[in-house]
Amino acid sequence: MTDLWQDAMDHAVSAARGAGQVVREALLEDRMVMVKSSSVDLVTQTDQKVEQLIIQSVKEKFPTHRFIGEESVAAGEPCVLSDEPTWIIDPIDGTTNFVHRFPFVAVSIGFSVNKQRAEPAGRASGPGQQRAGPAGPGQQLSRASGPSQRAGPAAEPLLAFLQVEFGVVYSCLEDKMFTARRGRGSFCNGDPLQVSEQKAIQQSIIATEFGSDRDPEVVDKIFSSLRNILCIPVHGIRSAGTAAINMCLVASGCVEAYYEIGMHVWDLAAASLIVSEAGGVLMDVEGGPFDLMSRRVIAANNRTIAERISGEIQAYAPARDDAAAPGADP
Ligand SMILES: O=P([O-])([O-])O[C@@H]1[C@H](O)[C@H](O)[C@@H](O)[C@H](O)[C@H]1O
Ligand SMILES: [Mg+2]
Ligand SMILES: [Mg+2]
Repeated sequence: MTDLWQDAMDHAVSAARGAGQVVREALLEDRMVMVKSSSVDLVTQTDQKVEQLIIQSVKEKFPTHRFIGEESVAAGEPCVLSDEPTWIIDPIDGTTNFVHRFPFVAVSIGFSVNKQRAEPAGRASGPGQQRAGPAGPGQQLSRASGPSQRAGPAAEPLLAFLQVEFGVVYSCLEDKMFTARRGRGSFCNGDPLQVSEQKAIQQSIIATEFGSDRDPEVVDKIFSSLRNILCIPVHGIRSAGTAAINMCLVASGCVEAYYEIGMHVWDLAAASLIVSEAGGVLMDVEGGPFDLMSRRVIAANNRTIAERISGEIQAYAPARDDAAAPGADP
């Protein structure tokens, strides 16, 4: 079968690498910091420049494609997923890190197409197959497989209807290129990724973020959730300062789960596929199906841990990313 989107994915990898170079160079210079929704929601000229560089390069090669870019949306562009090929871009995930030179910053590029025909992400490829690679024999996966690596009975269907065809997250200061193609596995610098096999939440590390909402009621909920989870007890809590890198840590098996309320579709799109293609699960914070536009996620190594976390979270619902879009999903 013709691989329609490999060209686009190759372009995304090269655009992310180029963007990472611009980010690294900008870290050596003074950064002018501006604010968006609040005094702790930061943006710099580098965010804007990198997003434009990526969008321009895509437009030259794929003139009919659409975009959801963090800084374009901030400037008033719509945030709509449709059947059309759509590039979902976070030019700098971890802008606060970037501003402070805290060394975790990512460029995130997801690509969505055929929204209406998206299949349940848990669809399996066939019975009795198992994945080769670092997970070792016996590690069953919940995702369909590419020719050589994956396979998998649908041991545990993912709780998501993923709409993402490929995802690229470039952790530019670590020089780690995370990639995933729908049904073909996840990779870091070309090496296959596999989520942790840990089943006990008491022996897990959980990642989360505090976001940029400083409404005391929201902060109380964040701390209440954190307290509940810490007191399970878990081995530890971590924050990389970027949603995309937190999720790539789940895909890499370094942390068992990541949850957050308040991030956006551009933080999640690419990394959600990287998690699911590494064998992980995605879930809404209240245990329902993951929804890219809902600004809520649990990304975990397995369903048991995801469900346990969802039972501890004090949920709330920020305005959806597609709230203002005409014809947006309810
Ligand atoms: O603004 P940005 O740096 O691209 O993205 C933010 C980061 O991913 C942060 O870790 C998360 O807590 C926020 O919710 C995101 O908005
Ligand atoms: Mg971001
Ligand atoms: Mg950003």
